[in-house]
Formats: sequence, structure tokens, C-alpha cells
Amino acid sequence: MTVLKEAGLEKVNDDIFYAEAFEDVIRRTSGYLEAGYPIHFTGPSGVGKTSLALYIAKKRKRPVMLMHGNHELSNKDLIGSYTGYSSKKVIDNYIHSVYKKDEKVSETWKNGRLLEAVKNGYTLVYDEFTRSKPSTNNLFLSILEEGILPLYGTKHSQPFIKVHPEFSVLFTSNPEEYAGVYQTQEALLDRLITIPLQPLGQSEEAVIVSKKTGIDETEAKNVTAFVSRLRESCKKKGNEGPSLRASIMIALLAAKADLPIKGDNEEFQQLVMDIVWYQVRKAFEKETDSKVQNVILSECKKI
Ligand SMILES: Nc1ncnc2c1ncn2[C@@H]1O[C@H](COP(=O)(O)OP(=O)(O)OP(=O)(O)O)[C@@H](O)[C@H]1O
Repeated sequence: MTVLKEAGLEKVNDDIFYAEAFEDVIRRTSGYLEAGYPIHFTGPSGVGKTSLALYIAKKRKRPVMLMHGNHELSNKDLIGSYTGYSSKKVIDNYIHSVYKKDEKVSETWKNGRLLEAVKNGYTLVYDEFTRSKPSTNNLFLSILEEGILPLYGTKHSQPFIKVHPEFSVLFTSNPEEYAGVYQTQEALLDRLITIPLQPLGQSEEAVIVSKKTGIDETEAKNVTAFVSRLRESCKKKGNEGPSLRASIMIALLAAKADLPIKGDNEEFQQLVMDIVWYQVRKAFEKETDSKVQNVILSECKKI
């Protein structure tokens, strides 16, 4: 769990740049959130779902909590649990002929992440929520429908807590065919406004790459155009191919190693090969390794 504001991690969000192609999505989703509806961004890896969710969350001017889906996430993590015992001993020996000892032992309760967010009206970004078990995510049904968080199995005398009126949530997920992703219960999906996101255009990706890595925008465009051409070839084979992440890695590593972003530079060729190989190999699974290398190299040489 990360409460960005409290952890002094607001920089995480300052590092997110506004992309014009998302302007309309930002406007629509901000309106839905203000009206009290949860948002769900879905799309392939690396299109910028988490970044966009964080960007929109930050605009709400409420503390932002980032939570990552995981198959080990449990109700204890979300609601809270007793973490042990604490004891308090008072010894009164003021009058030395009188000795009084008062000892109290009590269980120590620690609030879970969701309970904190719900109680204090945070904006929750629940990243890759379909990586948690559907049974864990059931808690969201009560939150979104009845406006309560049930305190199941916690020995609390109070059966639930009411959701703060400012609480809101943005979910992100990868498509169901991705490894490690659970199928989500229809009842939950039915309560979310699901918006599919597609990769940004190469010019918009270039702006992000340039701002994030410090390389010149024309060079960044050469990198994103290269990655984008490979992505198109992979798509024809039914695979997503390399994402914006690959462009950021190429630009960063080239800058660090002081490599020119030039397709005929052998060291640069090796760098891009290392970065995009896995994704391209997956798409061209029926081809030989040397054919895959040729696909990458011939696109690289166009830089
Ligand atoms: N608008 C943006 N501003 C700055 N960086 C961005 C932006 N969009 C994407 N990125 C960067 O691109 C990479 C992928 O973005 P992000 O993690 O948001 O994608 P995602 O769709 O959530 O991916 P995944 O499904 O793999 O989690 C990250 O390194 C992120 O920092």
C-alpha cells in the first residue's frame, strides 16, 4: 500500500505527463468519479493505465492510495487484523506498606488498507485488481452497492463501517488472457464504468519518452516510431508487441551509455535487440531466431 501524499511520494505523480489523446477520457472519467461512480481502465500492458489513473486521482485533491492486486491479498490486508497483544502494568508502591498492581492485556488492532481508504475518503487506485482472488474483491460489492465495508471475521462489535462520501476508486486491469489474471465476477464488473485504453500515437509517446528520459524530442520520436512499427508487425501476428515501456528503456539506457540513437550503430542495435527481443519473439513464435533478429534489425536500421 502506498498513500502517495503521506509517504511523500507525490513525485510519483509529478512524473506523469498529460497526454492530449487522453484528454477526452480524463474529462469523462473525472465527471463519473465526481458523480460517485467507480472507473475501470482496461487494456494491454504498458498503455499507461496506471499512470492515467494516478493522474486523474491526483486531480481530486484527496489523499491518493495505490494498491496492487495480488493473489495473496486477503481480507486481513484489506480490512485489518489483530497483530498481537499489548499489556499495561501499573504498580502503585507510593505508600511503602501498600503494594498495588494493575495489569491489563489487550489485543492490538491494525487497520487494513481498504479500511483506511474507505474511512478517510481517499481516492484509491487499485492497480491490476484482477490479480487478486475474486473472493477477496467481493468486499467491493458491498462498498460500491451499499456504501459499507463489512468487517467480516474481525471480532469487531461493529458489523461494518460506512464509506466516507469522498471515497472513490479507479481500477485497472489487463485482459483476461494475460497470465496470472483471474476472471472477474460479473457482479463487480456490472458496477464499474469500464473504459478500454489503446496505445498512444507515436508522437504522444515521444513527448512522454523525451520528458521522462531527457532525450531530445526528435530522437525520442525515432525511438517510439521504431517501437511502434514493431508493434504493428506483432499485431498482425495477434500479439501486442513491445510497449511504451520499451521506448522508455531504450531511450534511458542509450542516454546512460552515451550511445547515439542511430540504427547503424552496432551497440545501439544490440541494445534495442536486448530490449524488444522477448516481445517480438513471442509474436513470431513460428519463425526462426534469425528471422526474428532480421525483423528487429531491419526496423532498427530505419532509425
Ligand atoms: N502519461 C504518462 N506520463 C509519464 N509516464 C507514463 C505515462 N503513461 C505511461 N507512462 C510510463 O510508461 C510505462 C507504462 O505505463 P503504465 O505502468 O501506466 O502502464 P499500464 O498500462 O498500467 O501497464 P501494466 O498493465 O503493465 O501495469 C511506465 O514506465 C510509465 O511510467
